[in-house]
Amino acid sequence: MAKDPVRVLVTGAAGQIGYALVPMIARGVMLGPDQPVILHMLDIPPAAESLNGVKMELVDAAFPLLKGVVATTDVVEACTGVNIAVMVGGFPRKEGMERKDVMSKNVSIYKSQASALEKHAAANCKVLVVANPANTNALILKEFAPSIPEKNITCLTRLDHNRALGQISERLNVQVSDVKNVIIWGNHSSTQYPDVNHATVTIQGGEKPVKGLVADDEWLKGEFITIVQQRGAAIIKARKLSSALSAASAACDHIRDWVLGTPEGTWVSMGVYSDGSYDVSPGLIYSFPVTCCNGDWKIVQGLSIDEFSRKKLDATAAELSEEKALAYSCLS
Ligand SMILES: NC(=O)c1ccc[n+]([C@@H]2O[C@H](COP(=O)([O-])OP(=O)(O)OC[C@H]3O[C@@H](n4cnc5c(N)ncnc54)[C@H](O)[C@@H]3O)[C@@H](O)[C@H]2O)c1
Ligand SMILES: O=C(O)C[C@H](O)C(=O)O
Repeated sequence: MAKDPVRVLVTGAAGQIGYALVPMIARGVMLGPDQPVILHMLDIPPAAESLNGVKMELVDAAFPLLKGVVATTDVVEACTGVNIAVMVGGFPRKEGMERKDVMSKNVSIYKSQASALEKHAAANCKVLVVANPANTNALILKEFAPSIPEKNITCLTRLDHNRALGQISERLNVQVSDVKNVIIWGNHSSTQYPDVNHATVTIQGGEKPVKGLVADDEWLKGEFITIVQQRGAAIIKARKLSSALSAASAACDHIRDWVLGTPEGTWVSMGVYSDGSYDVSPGLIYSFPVTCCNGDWKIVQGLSIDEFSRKKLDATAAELSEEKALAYSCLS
């Protein structure tokens, strides 16, 4: 029997990531090839005409899984009945703007969209925040939507996770699909800690530690970390625009694994509400290694953390605490 359609909200759908993301969702990349979808696309009034153009293209693409499109600038209409919300909409940093100015605009957007989601989304709606500052926007959304379970509010660090897989695969000249269990700890920012201490590569039928195969601790503790931390900036420098196709693809990976589960023996990185695991202060949205099963994520427990890693985990947590304080000062 055909499945009922799932309603997926994409905010900022007229933007760059939105334009890459909506066809992926309509093709089944996010929820699987047998899952019909109804797309809800939200943008702001100045982008309404462009949003309508995206809707026209979705119709023209005749996606068999796409059972409807809502394209609107009305946040209530956009949020009504949605099962999944991918929050890409936000205010980009412009020339001459201070960090606090951008933070102030974005946290107030996330505060008001939190209320709309809380009141109008389907029960058990899963939320993924992509827009920067992603962890702090997600935290504000969580704080102002208290009736949405905290487990349902996450942010995107899967792009950083995939970037780390990509770097290891290039360095070792192996298929990216044979590399697994890297970890992104902390903030989706340049303080994030890409950690390969537990990562493996499948080689000649067995799983071998990445550390041993790379056999260059200086590179793993130096250049590798910097490349992953700075990859977003490198894309902006090269394209004069921030990453879009890789961000859209990572958003699909994040939701797909959350809903459909991670493969046995594999974890992924997700920004989730910290419960004190690995001595990260509770009350932050922090990226951890997680496994997913039956629509729920669980932080992987018991991984050893050496002194080098401990410092990195703490530094990115400290930045998130500062961002949290700044966000609250913007809202007060
Ligand atoms: N977490 C990640 O891995 C990651 C990766 C890449 C980009 N990003 C972030 O994703 C966000 C979007 O990137 P983009 O390149 O698509 O930007 P973009 O400027 O092309 O698109 C953003 C869209 O959001 C819309 N928007 C603004 N305010 C809105 C509101 N209140 N409600 C709904 N829509 C609104 C804009 O009109 C625009 O169409 C940025 O914040 C970017 O920094 C995050
Ligand atoms: O938009 C940015 O600042 C960069 C983006 O978050 C990325 O990681 O590519």
